[in-house]
Order: sequence, then C-alpha cells, then structure tokens
Amino acid sequence: MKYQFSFRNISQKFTRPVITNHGVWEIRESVIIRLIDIKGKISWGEIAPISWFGSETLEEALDFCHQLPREITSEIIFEIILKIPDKLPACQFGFESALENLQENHESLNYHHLNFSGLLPAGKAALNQWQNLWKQGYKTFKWKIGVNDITEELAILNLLIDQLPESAKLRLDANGGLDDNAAKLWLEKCDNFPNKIEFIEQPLPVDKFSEMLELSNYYSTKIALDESVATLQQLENCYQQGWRSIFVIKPGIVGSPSRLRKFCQQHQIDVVFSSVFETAIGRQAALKLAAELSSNHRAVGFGINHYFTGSIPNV
Ligand SMILES: O=C(O)CCC(=O)C1=CC=C[C@@H](O)[C@@H]1C(=O)O
Ligand SMILES: [Mg+2]
Repeated sequence: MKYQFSFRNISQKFTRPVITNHGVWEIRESVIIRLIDIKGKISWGEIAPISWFGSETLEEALDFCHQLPREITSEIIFEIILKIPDKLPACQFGFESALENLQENHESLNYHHLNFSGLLPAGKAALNQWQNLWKQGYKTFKWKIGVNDITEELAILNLLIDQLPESAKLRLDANGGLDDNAAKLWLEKCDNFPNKIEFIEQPLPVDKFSEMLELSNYYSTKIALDESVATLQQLENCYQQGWRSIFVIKPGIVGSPSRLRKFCQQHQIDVVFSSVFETAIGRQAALKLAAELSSNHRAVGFGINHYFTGSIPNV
C-alpha cells in the first residue's frame, strides 16, 4: 500500500520552564510525522528527542526525515524502521508508532486504569503547586532535587512531607546532579520516611553505575535509573550489569516499541513509564506501551499537562 509521507517541526513553550540539574528548558520542539493512505486514512507519529538524555538531536531527526521520499509503501516504512540506526531512537519510536496506528484501531486503547504522577516545579514553588494537582486527583508527585542548595532542598522536603496528605507518595529526581556524599545524605533522609518517599531517581551521573548499584543495596529507599537507561542499549546494559531496582522508561526516546515490548516481556523489571514532554500524539503511543507493559502499581510520569498551555499546535 502507498502512503503520502509528510513531517513538520513544531515547538511548544513551557508555561513554566522545566528546571533540572541539566539546566532550564523553555521550549519543547519535536517533529510530527504524518502518513496518509490511498483511502485518506491518516496516521500520526511524534519524534521528540532529548539529546542531553542520550537520544539524537532534533537536527539529526529532521535530517533523517528530509532524506525520505514523500511517497512510501508500508514495505519501505518497515524497511526504514529496520534500518533506522539505534542512534536515532526517537525516530524509531515515531515511525514505528505511526506504522502501528495504520495497522490497528488504536482508539480502542484503554489506559484509564493507569495512575499518573504529577510533576512539581523545582525548589519551594513545589509547596504551593501540589494542592492543585491533589485536587485534580494526583496521589503521586515528583519533585526535582539537585537544583538548589542541598540544605535548602532538605528543608523544603521536610515542609512537603509535613504538608502532603497521608496517602500521597513523593518521588525525588536528581537528574544525576548529586555527588556521592549528597546522594547518601538524601538517601539517609528518605529512609526516615519509608511510606512517603517512593524512590530517588538518577541520584548520580550515568558514569556512576557501580556506585548507584552499591547504594541500592545499602539503603531501603529505592533508586530508579532514568538517564542511565534512556535508550534500549543502555537499558539492556544496566540489566546485564545487575540492576534490579527501578527502571524509568521514556518510550519517546528509548527506541523501537517492538524491541521494548520484547525486553519487558523477557525480563520482569520494576518499571516506571515517563513522559518526554511530548504532544498528545506521542503521549498516546507512549501510554499504549505503558498500559501494555506496566506490570506493577507504579504511577506513570505523564502528569505534565500543566507544563503546557493550549492544545497541540496544528500540524
Ligand atoms: O517522569 C515524570 O514524572 C515527568 C517527566 C520528567 O520528569 C522528565 C522528562 C524529560 C526530561 C526530564 O526533565 C524529566 C526527567 O528527568 O524525568
Ligand atoms: Mg528523570
């Protein structure tokens, strides 16, 4: 079957910049791809790279799209997908999702059984943001650490824990921004609140795997790898090296959905699915995978709508 292929670079301004140890992120750019079959059926896909996490850059994704023909067959798309090198994981996700949408009625997808985690702003702004999310039904919150001075952040954590309702859970995400001593301080602190702190995400940089493995065996607070398992290759490597605590998987940048399915079906891992701040197009494809592969109770990190205003830009 022949398809008309087109793509468009879009950008969305965050209403509130995403501030992490990686820096201040103000504009989210991604590539929306569109396939139209001879009957006029339209299928969408989204390529939403996060290069500082280890995916390709937006420019590399656009170059890849530019070199493709405007009219392609499903065989060529499949061939393209097989040929997309692992260094273009966001393209793998975008094209394979678009092809899957052509092949099945994905509207039937039901992911309403998933619980969602709401992302709190870094710093003390979290103290007056959690209530709005709680009112919207969020019971799990994620708060960025390693952004401000540790003494200040530990004091804010005390206030957050005092304020949060009994049933609320808190995740802390350091984005690899702590050193060994700071990571131990945070873990010691969190071990005092075993029913409140769900896990600390990526406390140390990606090159400190063995230190994180050691910490995960020493403290009761769980550690979740995120940047360390950003692509399928890294995910497989960390598993082979013995990681059995939590894996944060960002479907939008991890790579091929079919390869991810295979990995999660082969290994019963403790997984948290996480957004890459994609539009509803990428979100739907990512939540489809989360609904299929979330074998446990952990909330999915897709509570980020308050980070954008308005609807998807028209593509
Ligand atoms: O995982 C979530 O709860 C929301 C998404 C999220 O926190 C992130 C998405 C993309 C890049 C980062 O800023 C951040 C993360 O590190 O997990
Ligand atoms: Mg993270």
